[in-house]
Amino acid sequence: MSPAKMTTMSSDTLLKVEHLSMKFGGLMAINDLSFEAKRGDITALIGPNGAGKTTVFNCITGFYKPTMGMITLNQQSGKQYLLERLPDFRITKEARVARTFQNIRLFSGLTVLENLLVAQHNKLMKASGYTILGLLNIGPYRKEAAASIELARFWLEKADLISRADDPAGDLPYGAQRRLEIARAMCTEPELLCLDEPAAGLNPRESAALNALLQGIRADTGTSILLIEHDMSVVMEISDHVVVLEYGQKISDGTPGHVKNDPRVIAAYLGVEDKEVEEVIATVESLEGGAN
Ligand SMILES: Nc1ncnc2c1ncn2[C@@H]1O[C@H](COP(=O)(O)OP(=O)(O)OP(=O)(O)O)[C@@H](O)[C@H]1O
Repeated sequence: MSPAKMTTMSSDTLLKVEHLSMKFGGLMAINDLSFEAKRGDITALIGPNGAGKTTVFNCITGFYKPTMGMITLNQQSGKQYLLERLPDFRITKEARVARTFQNIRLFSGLTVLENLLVAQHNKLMKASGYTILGLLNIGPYRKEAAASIELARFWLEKADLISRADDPAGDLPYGAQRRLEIARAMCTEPELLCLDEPAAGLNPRESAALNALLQGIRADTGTSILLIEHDMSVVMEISDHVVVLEYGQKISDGTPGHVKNDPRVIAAYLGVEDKEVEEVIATVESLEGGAN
């Protein structure tokens, strides 16, 4: 079967992960994981340290080839891709999946605007026809270069960074660098934006600016977001859907309100042993009973 194929899938499902497993030697980092992300939603992937969240991201974005399982991306156009069969550059370019990493990866010596233009390198090179004449402002390159600057400025406005456009990216405060990374990813016009702990290390004001940017992306472009995040205030405020992992397996899946009250999630975050989970469930149920 080719990586671009048609399967039966609800048109509002953007990403379908089915029976995903990833083994590193004797360690089962992901064990038979299935979940869906709906088009236009912010879906959060949460769980304690080492639960397997980044490994899931690495499988979706082609950094790892899963041991087993299927990852289907259903584009707005109806075109489908089996991501586990594609090399990472095709996942970015054709399936239109963009990602950011836990650690910031900007070109710190380039300006803020230049960072966003570098992200559009592929389409600029295509417009140049890969020739010197093309690069000398002749033909479609000129038009594409103007459009790239316009798109970059659009995302700088959205990320509240337009006043810093000509400053070196490395001079920005930490929270602004995080927003710049997201703006850079948006310049590739993705269908799915994967963010690995975007709120890590942010102060409350920076966290609020991040929330506003992500909610703006959802409202203005309908781009679907898959988010790994430890900061529960961010997860609970902006997510439409939360998937909870523990030891590579899904332990809860639903709305923020649902997972927040799920005894298994509470037990996982409290770090109790398996045999204590039932006690936690009983306690939560008795508290709920008392509140009714
Ligand atoms: N390349 C690798 N080789 C061997 N083991 C790995 C590799 N990548 C991840 N692991 C292991 O897989 C498990 C899941 O790791 P992963 O980084 O996906 O967890 P996580 O939920 O993202 O954790 P954190 O919240 O701390 O970032 C861990 O036990 C980790 O040590």
